[in-house]
Amino acid sequence: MSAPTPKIPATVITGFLGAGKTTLIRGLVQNPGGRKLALIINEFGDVGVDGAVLKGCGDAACPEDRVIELANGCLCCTVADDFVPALEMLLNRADPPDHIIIETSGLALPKPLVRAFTWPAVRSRVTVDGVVAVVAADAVAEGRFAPDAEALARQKAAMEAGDATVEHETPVQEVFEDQVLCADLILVSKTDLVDEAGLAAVADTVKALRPTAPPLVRVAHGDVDPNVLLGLSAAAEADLDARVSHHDNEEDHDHDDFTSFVAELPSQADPEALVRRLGDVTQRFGILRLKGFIDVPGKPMRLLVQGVGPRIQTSYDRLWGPDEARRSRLVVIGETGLDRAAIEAALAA
Ligand SMILES: Nc1nc2c(ncn2[C@@H]2O[C@H](COP(=O)(O)OP(=O)(O)OP(=O)(O)O)[C@@H](O)[C@H]2O)c(=O)[nH]1
Repeated sequence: MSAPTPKIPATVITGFLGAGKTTLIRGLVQNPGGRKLALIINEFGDVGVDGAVLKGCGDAACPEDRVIELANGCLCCTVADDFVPALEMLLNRADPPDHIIIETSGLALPKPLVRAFTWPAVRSRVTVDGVVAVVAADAVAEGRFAPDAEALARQKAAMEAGDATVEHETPVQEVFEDQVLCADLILVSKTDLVDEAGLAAVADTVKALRPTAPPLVRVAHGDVDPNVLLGLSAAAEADLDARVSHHDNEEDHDHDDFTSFVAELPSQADPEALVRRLGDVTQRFGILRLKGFIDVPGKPMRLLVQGVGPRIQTSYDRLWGPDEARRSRLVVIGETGLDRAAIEAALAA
């Protein structure tokens, strides 16, 4: 009898909006430690920023045809329709990958996605090598996910009374916490943006949430040793009960707490003025994430815009194609209640 084919390892990379997941994966693709990688990328809106950042950066380790973009919806909610077929497509290739990297959207809950690996269609062929939560040092140190002390005390009492679920807090905290609580490894990103005291505050926040937290690994600009992230052999799909979630008692969860839309802008002659306006609009309307491409008249390349909270960054990413419409479009993500019309007017001003 022949030995069973070994399962292909898959790593789920989770982390809140703008934490640095795509940057990390770009680092892995450029330095995969000899592995043939494949990527499944999930993000909001159909502007395809993450796919654009990743495609073309990988050469031999991860050619474009091994990058699958699932642009709409949230992977954790479209497991049957989108995720499992994408996974099967990669597994059925004549040259299957050595390792599959899955980037969830910043609002995805990792646990339902890990549960998909128990499905009959995939469980004999692939295993979750590890769930990696990317946690942005600056955002945590600035208190964007800080739990309030009273809620923590209630949670502790509930857990001591045998209630395995945790208290509902703000939507942003809930998502952040679900991601940290599901992780086999926590990657503290953007360490260049904080000092040692900030890093200590990040560690304290994580430990307060999860006293027996897995190792915290620091990273800046996605520069990470692939052997630290890949090869954890966690088999997370066999260990779901140990991963506490805010949504454990729900049949289905929804994403009613958040909203996103694509805003179409006119061409922008002055990128610096645009950055100032985007910073202002972000603050004024409480936007969590902004990203997309902008046409700057006279420039042959398109301008990539990345906004995470108050930080707006721009860079020229590639030439516009000869037949490509030079559209300026930004994905806008925030908590439900964002005033779309007012934001669009302010962006277009
Ligand atoms: N200074 C600094 N900026 C970083 C670092 N890592 C990522 N960024 C920037 O943060 C922004 C968001 O990074 P991404 O890698 O796109 O984050 P993400 O988690 O994939 O974002 P979503 O998919 O939208 O949730 C970009 O402008 C990155 O250049 C880092 O280590 N240091």
